[in-house]
Amino acid sequence: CSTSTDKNANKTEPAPTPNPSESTPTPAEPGKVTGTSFKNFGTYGFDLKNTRHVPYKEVTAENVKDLGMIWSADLKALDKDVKNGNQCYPVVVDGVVYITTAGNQVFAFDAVTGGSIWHWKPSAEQAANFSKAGIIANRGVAVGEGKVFMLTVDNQIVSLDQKTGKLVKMVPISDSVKGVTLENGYYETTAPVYYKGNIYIGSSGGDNGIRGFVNAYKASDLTPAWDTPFWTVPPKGQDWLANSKFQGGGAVWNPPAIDEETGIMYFAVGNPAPDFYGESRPGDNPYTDSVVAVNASTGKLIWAKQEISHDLWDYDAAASPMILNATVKGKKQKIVVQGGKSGQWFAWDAKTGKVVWDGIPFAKIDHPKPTPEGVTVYPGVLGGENYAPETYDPETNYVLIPGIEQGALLKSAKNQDEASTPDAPGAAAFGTTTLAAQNDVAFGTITAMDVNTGKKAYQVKTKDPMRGGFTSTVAGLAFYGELDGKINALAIKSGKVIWTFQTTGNSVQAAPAIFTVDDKQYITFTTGGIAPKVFVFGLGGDKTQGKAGTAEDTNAHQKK
Ligand SMILES: O=C(O)c1cc(C(=O)O)c2c(n1)C(=O)C(=O)c1cc(C(=O)O)[nH]c1-2
Repeated sequence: CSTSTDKNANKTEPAPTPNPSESTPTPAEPGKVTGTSFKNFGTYGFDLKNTRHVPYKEVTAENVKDLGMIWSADLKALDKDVKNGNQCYPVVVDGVVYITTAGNQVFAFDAVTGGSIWHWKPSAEQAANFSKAGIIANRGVAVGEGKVFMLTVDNQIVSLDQKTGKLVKMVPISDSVKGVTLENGYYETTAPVYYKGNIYIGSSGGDNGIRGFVNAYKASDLTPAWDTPFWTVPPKGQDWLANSKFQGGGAVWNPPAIDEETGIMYFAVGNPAPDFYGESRPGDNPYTDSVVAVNASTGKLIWAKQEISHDLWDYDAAASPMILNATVKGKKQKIVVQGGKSGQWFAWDAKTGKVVWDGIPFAKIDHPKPTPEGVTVYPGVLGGENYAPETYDPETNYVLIPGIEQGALLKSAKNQDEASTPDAPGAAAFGTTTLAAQNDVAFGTITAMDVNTGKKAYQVKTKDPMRGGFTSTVAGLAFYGELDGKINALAIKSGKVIWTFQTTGNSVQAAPAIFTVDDKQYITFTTGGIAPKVFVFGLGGDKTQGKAGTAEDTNAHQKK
């Protein structure tokens, strides 16, 4: 895929060497769980609204300096087939931390000791196929009905016994949604979500020209729960796809948000395909680059709002939407918010989709039309906000937005690709990208968006692009990691970093889960890059394991 060069560069792995001596799956050893009372981080976004805001307050601005490492685990040391580039958002249920890896291994650790409860990995034969997908990252599990659910790179839904890790079922998505295969350009990186007996999934592959969908499966037997999937773009040959060689894109590659009071589910839809060349897909290209609301029990459309019409820049609505009860223009309102790769932040009335805040910029924005010679656009290929989730702090009424600042050179490459690509789904999108000039060094931002006024309360710079996102606490702290392996606590009101810990991992590309066991508060992060690890922090933990950075250093480099 011609768009893959930059954003996939550090994620492509050499094909794993099949090892005939490996059994499939790894036999699981049921382990022992420490503690008796648990407060969970039971789903991707903490709650189904994806607020990532936890009610745990043992760790405060005053005592955060006493946070230290309780345990860590080096995932590659535990299994040599663990791949680089972990993007797992940990899920923690009843004292067990569930971690996935790039390449679809699953680890269950005792949350207090780090002891192994169980471990599952795909067969070498299955994993050998994964390199066919440009990205083999995985963003975590869903837990429900005594099972742990994961989506694999090669488009299977896996359910594992929550206690033992034994495989309960592995079902190809193509059994229920025809053509959802690696060969056709589909792959899975997203975490599924469990709600009321169902598992909700989307898929990746928008840049490969797949036809995007969302579907629901019964958690009990993984059979479809809706009459039909919700398709994000029309079938090939219809509507705006009449002239296109491709299925149209519109992948849903991050978890949905679900409002349990109304039963409405919201998801973010990615870019249309071909990416940077739009002549063959006239019009607005609904529902690409959109947030869509459907009835969670039927999959029927309620409303859809587009952030970018007729996208020529790969500006997916990528990060999961978040549902908030916030003060807006002086009144309480239930809204859905989303920050797009376009560098703009949106809010809509949750019920009606009526616009509340319409594309407030949080990154540098310049969207010229791509030409064969190339134009520099802002944001670049990773967008202003990629998959990293926001968090909402009701105390300040701020949404924290994890930002990325860097341009890209986009070329529309009609002739080259028209000549070379076969007339099939799964063929490359038209166009090429390179990062913009070398002096265009990428950095990140943290924007506190005041939901009441639609204005930035503050924006602080971070040394590296913000790739992981935030998790906040009722004590007014937001925890996040950086690409150098540092993890930080931000005082939400002031925007000041008040605690920094340099882990021995690198490249934090996910946000932490925060939970309690026997009333003690723990914070767990994964690190990715070439050092996929898991860290668990708590008050009184070891402060000597990482060192290096201090909050002063972090604030200083963030001001530059
Ligand atoms: O359209 C898609 O299907 C799709 C999928 C993914 C993915 O699954 O990770 C990414 C993107 N697009 C994308 O545009 C993008 O910038 C991106 C970055 C990453 C990453 O793992 O860092 N994935 C993806």
